[in-house]
Amino acid sequence: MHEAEFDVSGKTAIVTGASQGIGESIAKTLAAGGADVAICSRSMDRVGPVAEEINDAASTGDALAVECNVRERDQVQNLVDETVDEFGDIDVLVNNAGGEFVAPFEEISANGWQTIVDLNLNSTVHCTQLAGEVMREGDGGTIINLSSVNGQHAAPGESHYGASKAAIIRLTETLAVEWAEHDIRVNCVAPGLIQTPGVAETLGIDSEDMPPREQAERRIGHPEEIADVVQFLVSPAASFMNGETVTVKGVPRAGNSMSQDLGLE
Ligand SMILES: CCCCCCC/C=C/C(=O)SCCNC(=O)CCNC(=O)[C@H](O)C(C)(C)COP(=O)(O)OP(=O)(O)OC[C@H]1O[C@@H](n2cnc3c(N)ncnc32)[C@H](O)[C@@H]1OP(=O)(O)O
Ligand SMILES: NC(=O)C1=CN([C@@H]2O[C@H](COP(=O)(O)OP(=O)(O)OC[C@H]3O[C@@H](n4cnc5c(N)ncnc54)[C@H](OP(=O)(O)O)[C@@H]3O)[C@@H](O)[C@H]2O)C=CC1
Repeated sequence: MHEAEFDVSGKTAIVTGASQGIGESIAKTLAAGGADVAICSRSMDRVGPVAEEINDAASTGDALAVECNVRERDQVQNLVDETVDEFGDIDVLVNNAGGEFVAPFEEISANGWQTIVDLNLNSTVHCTQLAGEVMREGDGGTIINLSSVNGQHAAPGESHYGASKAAIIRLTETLAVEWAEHDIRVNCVAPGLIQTPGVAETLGIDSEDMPPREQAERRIGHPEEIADVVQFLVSPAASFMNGETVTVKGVPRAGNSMSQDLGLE
């Protein structure tokens, strides 16, 4: 008999942008599975309590909170160094920190464009190069990048965000090829609309009564529905997956369903 291998215990994972939303859920899920997690955000006041909650829970891995703006390469180097000092190695990197504002292309200033590309794409480059160095010098590892369905399909008001998230998909594919010789798998998750504080702030969507995960009908997603897929991709169960982008968006519909739902097209 073959038993599926979803175990992540004993691994050390960095999860960026873990003070709330999808990143917080990924960190808690991996820790509940027995992984040690180094979690960051731009504010210790925001990410510290998430680490405390993990450390206070019974039978989880340990958590280390680090203040780090992933747009700043020297701060990312500090995140990597603190993680290695605390846990000895890095097995997993989850490039989750990201964000956007919605604006027509012609209204995005040079600085506005740079801000979103730095936040989504260049931060992923910094974290992947610096944590990847530790993985390549060690026993390899696995990297999960957060793209978006808007990196796969066009959506009005999302030119900067879509371009940065599309680039992450191609970066994932390229690194999977380049770093296979170092036993590093690189995969990507492209979420549909997920209820998080960031979505509430940016898009004004706030579901007080979230439909349950059992509901197959069209609905907004729970952060845990992304975290569970990330745990699968990190685990040995996904050992033959490399360079893939897994779309996680509930029931499919033709066109860019999210922007239709939001009345943007
Ligand atoms: C079709 C829709 C489908 C829905 C898709 C849903 C996909 C979900 C995607 C997500 O990522 S959800 C989670 C998102 N979370 C967030 O986005 C967090 C909220 N946003 C922010 O915190 C900030 O907006 C930011 C993106 C992090 C930028 O903040 P920062 O403080 O670094 O930048 P600023 O100094 O404020 O601005 C820099 C630059 O950008 C211009 N800008 C900012 N907002 C807008 C705007 N709404 N419209 C046009 N331009 C904007 C700002 O003016 C600055 O440029 P300059 O003025 O200096 O030229
Ligand atoms: N929610 C959705 O519908 C979708 C989300 N995604 C992607 O999933 C990821 C998570 O999204 P979501 O949970 O909704 O986002 P949220 O805005 O709710 O959370 C973002 C997290 O990232 C942190 N963060 C933001 N900027 C930085 C930075 N420069 N350095 C370090 N940390 C930072 C924030 O912490 P702090 O403010 O404390 O620094 C926070 O913990 C993003 O990459 C997003 O693009 C993709 C598709 C859909």
